[in-house]
Parts: sequence; structure tokens; C-alpha cells
Amino acid sequence: MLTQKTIDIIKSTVPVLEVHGEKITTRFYQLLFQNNPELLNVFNHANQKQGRQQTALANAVYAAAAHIDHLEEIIEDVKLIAHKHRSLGIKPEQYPIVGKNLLAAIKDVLGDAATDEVLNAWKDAYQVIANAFISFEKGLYQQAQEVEGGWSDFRKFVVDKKVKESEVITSFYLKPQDGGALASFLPGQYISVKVQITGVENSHIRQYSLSDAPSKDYYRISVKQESGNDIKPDGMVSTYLHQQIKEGDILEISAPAGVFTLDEHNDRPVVLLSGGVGLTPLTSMVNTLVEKYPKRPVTYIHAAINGNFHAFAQHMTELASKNKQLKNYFVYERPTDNDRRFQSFDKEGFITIDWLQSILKSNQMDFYFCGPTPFMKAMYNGLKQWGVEKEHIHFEFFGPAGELEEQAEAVQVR
Ligand SMILES: NC(=O)C1=CN([C@@H]2O[C@H](COP(=O)(O)OP(=O)(O)OC[C@H]3O[C@@H](n4cnc5c(N)ncnc54)[C@H](O)[C@@H]3O)[C@@H](O)[C@H]2O)C=CC1
Repeated sequence: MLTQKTIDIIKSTVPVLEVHGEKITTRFYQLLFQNNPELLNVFNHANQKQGRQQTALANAVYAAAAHIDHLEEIIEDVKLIAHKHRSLGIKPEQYPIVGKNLLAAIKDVLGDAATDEVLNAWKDAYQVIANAFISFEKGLYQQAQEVEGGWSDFRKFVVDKKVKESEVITSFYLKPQDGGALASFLPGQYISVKVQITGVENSHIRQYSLSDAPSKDYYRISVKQESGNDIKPDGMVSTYLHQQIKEGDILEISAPAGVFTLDEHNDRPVVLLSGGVGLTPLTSMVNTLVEKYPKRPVTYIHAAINGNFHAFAQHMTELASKNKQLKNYFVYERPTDNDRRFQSFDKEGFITIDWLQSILKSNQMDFYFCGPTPFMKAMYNGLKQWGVEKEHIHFEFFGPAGELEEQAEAVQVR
């Protein structure tokens, strides 16, 4: 238990630390990787380089500290991060390492302002926050291990099939190498893929949403090949998967995780909105809805640059023609001549809320969306303006949560 004095110190210093937030976490990562280079195998280097991880960690720690005497108020955030941690394989013994380096970073950046009293209060508070995560994550590891076909940590999967879905998206069908059972998952969840690329230091982990229904004897991920550059140095793992991984190769996978999932316990009509490769979790949801809930009306709206970048177009068209409950709309930003010739889209430009209102008529539905950040921002703010209640707005943001928080003040990030 923290003393009232410690709680008061923490609450009064959160704003001070927030001002230095990124400086502290940048220093923290320097110290962490200097002292514990093995942790480079866990953190996403691309996020580090862009400073996204720094912001994410800073936001998580400060949000927790600001609620230190009522951690239950941020339980949804704790769950979301804990799922991510379990998926990455974060272990209890890593928390003291993080704590030690975070404290050292606070001391370095604040200088004389970091009195012993302040540092001790943060040490105690960090322990409380770490314990909350450790105990939640323990439950998640147990659950992952105990479900039928489950496992903790990473398990080897064979790439059973590799299918090109669009100019930039390729699907990988994955089956356990040990031939054992496959844990089920909730539509919307993701897995982590750990790769060791020849000639590249450290192993690298990326998370990909599962893009088919849970009822199959494989997991499917559908990966966009990102083109990395100096400003956005991502793309190393997706390029490796696209260019080097072949059918028959082995990938290490952690068990499904994630809190952006289809609510299967009500029968409200569902609207699924996806942008670009953000269609992966939503495709899993559509496939599940038509398989399991044939009475629940579903509107699936996908925004893509044009038909060349549109994955699963044929699948969705066929699904809608076979299932009366499903209506599809395709929105192309810049249709090609072929798209025009074959009239393969319903609207040109972006998904706008005016247009959404015109096709849906009512806002009494459950909305799920996933896509690039500007798309998410547009959907979230548009739905709110239209009066859709928060409890009916569900979304997935796959980068460190802080990025979205910064850009869409309104979006209460997971
Ligand atoms: N589970 C998850 O959280 C996942 C998240 N993602 C995210 O989805 C993103 C998808 O990216 P790309 O395929 O590169 O998308 P993209 O750049 O191809 O864009 C797709 C579409 O989004 C729409 N869009 C873009 N800006 C918009 C705006 N301001 N207003 C309204 N609509 C807009 C446009 O219609 C565009 O054609 C990724 O960056 C990734 O972060 C992707 C997969 C899974």
C-alpha cells in the first residue's frame, strides 16, 4: 500500500514529468538498451526510431501514475497493454529492469529537482503499477496455455499457403508444425510473429491481425508490404515476409491476443469500416458473422486507394451475393480506368459521414473500424458528430496507443 504522502507526491509530479515526458523515455531507452541489450529482441525498433515507443511508454506510465490510487479506472488501458505484453512475451522479471532504468532516466533529466523523496515515491508507485500489470499478464499467460490447442510464448508454425491478395497485401496461412490443435480466438484478435532475419541483428516481433474466422484449421494473416524509408523505417519484417518467406517455411507465433473484438452477445446491426490493410480484423469479423449469426444485419464498407490495392474484393462480393444479411460498399480514393469500366466501386473519394448517413439511415448500430490514422480520426469524429454513443464505437489502432491519442484528442485510446 502506498502512503498518502507518496500518492500526493506522485500526483503533484506527474505534470512535471509529463513536460519532460519524451526526454525521460528517450533517456530511458538509451539506458535500457545499453544495460540490457537483450531487450532489443522484444521492442519494435521501427517504433523506437520514430519515437513512438517513447511516447507510448511515457503516456502509459503517466496515465497509471495519475490514477495511482484508482488504477481500476484505467482498467481498459491496462488490459489492452497487458494483451500486447503477453503477445510479445514480456515477463515479470523484466519489470524491475524497466523500473530501475526509468528511475535513472528521471534522475538524469530532472537533475536537482529529483530529490530522494520524489525518487522514492516513484519507486514505490512504479512497483504498484508493475504489480498490476504482472498479475493481469499472469492470468493471460495461464489462459493462453490452458485453452484447448493453446500455448504460452512462441510456437513454430508452417507457412501452408501464401496468397497474393492485392498489389501490396499477401496472406500467409499458418498451421502448427507440431500438428497439434489450434487455439480458437475472438474475431478481431492478432498474433505476434517473431523473425530472425539473416544478416540483421536481433530478432524482430510484429503483430498482425488474424484475417479469417476462428473456425478454420489454420491462422491467416494478411500483410501489407510497407516501404520503409528514413522517416518511417518500418517495413523490414513485412518485406522479409513478402520476399523471403515461402510456403513450407517456419514462423514463430505467439497465441492470439487483443481486446478489439466483435461483441457476439447482442444482435444489433453491425457496421464494419476499414481503410487499406486495416481490413484484416474486420474481414475476420465479417466471415464470423455470416458463419455464426445469419440473422444479424452487417454493412461492410471498405476504403482503398483503388481496385489494385483492394484485398478480398471478390471474396466479399461473393459473400454478399450468398448472404442476404450482408451489404458491401467499396469506396475508392482514385479509381483506375478499369475500376470505372467494371464499375467495381460504389463511391469515389473517401468515406464521409454524410455519405454514411445516406446509406445507413439510422445510427442505432454497432460500429467497428480500423485503418490508417487519418481514416480512424475521420471515422471517430464523424460518428461522434452523428450522435453515435461511445459504447457503440469500437476501433483498433495498431501502433503504440499514444500516437492516436495525440492526433485524435477525442479518441479514447485502448
Ligand atoms: N489491427 C490493426 O490495428 C491494424 C491496423 N492497421 C493500420 O491500418 C493502416 C492501413 O494502411 P494502408 O493500407 O497503408 O492504408 P492506405 O494508405 O492504403 O489508405 C487506405 C484508405 O484509407 C482512407 N483514408 C485515408 N485518409 C483518410 C482520411 N483523411 N479520411 C478518410 N479516409 C481516409 C482512404 O480511403 C484510403 O484509400 C496501417 O497503417 C496500419 O497502421 C492495419 C492492419 C491491422
